[in-house]
Amino acid sequence: MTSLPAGDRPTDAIASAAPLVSRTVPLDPELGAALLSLVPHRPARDLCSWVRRGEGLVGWGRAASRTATGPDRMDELDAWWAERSRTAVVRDEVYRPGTGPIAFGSVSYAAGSRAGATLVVPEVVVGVRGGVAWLTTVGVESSPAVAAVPVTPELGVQQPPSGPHDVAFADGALSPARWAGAVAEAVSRITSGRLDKVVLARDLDVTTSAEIDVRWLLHRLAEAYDTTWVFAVDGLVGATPELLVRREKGLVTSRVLAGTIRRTGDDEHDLALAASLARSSKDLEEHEYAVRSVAEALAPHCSSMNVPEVPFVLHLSNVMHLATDVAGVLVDDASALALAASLHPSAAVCGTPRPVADAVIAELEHMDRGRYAGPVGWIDAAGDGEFGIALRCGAVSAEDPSRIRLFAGCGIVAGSVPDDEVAESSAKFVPMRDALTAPGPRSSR
Ligand SMILES: C=C(O[C@@H]1C=C(C(=O)O)C=C[C@H]1O)C(=O)O
Repeated sequence: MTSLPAGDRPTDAIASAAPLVSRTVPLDPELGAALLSLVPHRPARDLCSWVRRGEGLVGWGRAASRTATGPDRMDELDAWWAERSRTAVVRDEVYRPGTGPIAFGSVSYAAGSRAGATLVVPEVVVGVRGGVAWLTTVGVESSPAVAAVPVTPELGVQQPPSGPHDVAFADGALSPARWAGAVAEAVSRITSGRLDKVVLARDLDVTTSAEIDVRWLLHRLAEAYDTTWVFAVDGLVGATPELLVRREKGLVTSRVLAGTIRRTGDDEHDLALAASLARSSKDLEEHEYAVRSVAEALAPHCSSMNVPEVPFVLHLSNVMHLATDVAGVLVDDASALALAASLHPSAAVCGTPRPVADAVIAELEHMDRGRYAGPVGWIDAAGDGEFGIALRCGAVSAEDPSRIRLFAGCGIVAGSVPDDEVAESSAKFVPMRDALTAPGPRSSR
């Protein structure tokens, strides 16, 4: 089942016939250190990012892209990328995970969502890893606009992006009070034994006075949340602390989060809260479901898995989470995207048992999650890559790029209190709310 929005058709048509041509050259590490500042102004849909602590990948332009919908959307994209990788003409002077041609991807949470799944192959990618920096340019061989070996562009630090003005937040599908009612309904279904856990989300509609410069959001998120992966793919922008899967040279890792407590800003008090989170039976139970769902999904692809029995507490600026890093040795040739497909949706964003939780989500949330809570990340021609879960994020409207829709959700178990969950979801909106409103050092205001 494939449906291609009009804008994606030309590149897809070329894509099925003509090989990608890519060239990777080393880059001055000093330039690489300014990774996000190298990104030029482009429409939201043509900017890509996957950056953590100043390292990672940024890209812009579209050499090719592919969109798919329906339950097999990730398999379709995986097959498309495998074929594009197989036929690509690659000149790579750096050769490490993330060099050569890469695709950034973003996938709808629900199989039936109109948002579908998209892979974007940028024309230009800059990567930094372990202090080594590189530049990849990609063209399509038969495109008259691109030379057979793409021209390496001049890179430089760009004019600082400017922040949005006249930012207004409005309730999305449900007001906080109605959403609290949905949480109460979910708790009663859990206590009556119909399911163990369900993750319920809510949304906010944000309007601004002009086209949102995604680079502004990326800078602000990277400054405030340096332990997260700051991402942008096809207009979806955010800072996720949760790594669904990393595949690198035969090793598979995943960072599972579930169980949350809000920070107060008082470090001593926060440490006491972290200790109480680590002992909270409600949060430990919620966490256990999420870890089990990831370990079970990875098991068929892995040998010698390491699943720690006790979670650690991950500190972010706004919240703290119970976290577990799962690792395994890959025994088949499943790509990063195929692994993401077998993990999605984990109990961290869906619930347990999965089909019941999914039905409850569809019934009680009253919204399409779009690509929130779906896999987001990148994949290289060897199938290595990283996919996070798209959390703490917003989707810039394709029709009106001055608007963005924000999402946040919470795991609901038997012990959940609706008003506490409203407060937790508000805390999870903070990264995007602040990025949209608080002036930063680069502010032009
Ligand atoms: C659903 C979200 O976060 C998920 C739910 C969590 C929880 O309920 O404790 C914690 C981390 C994430 O796995 C979100 O941020 O929107």
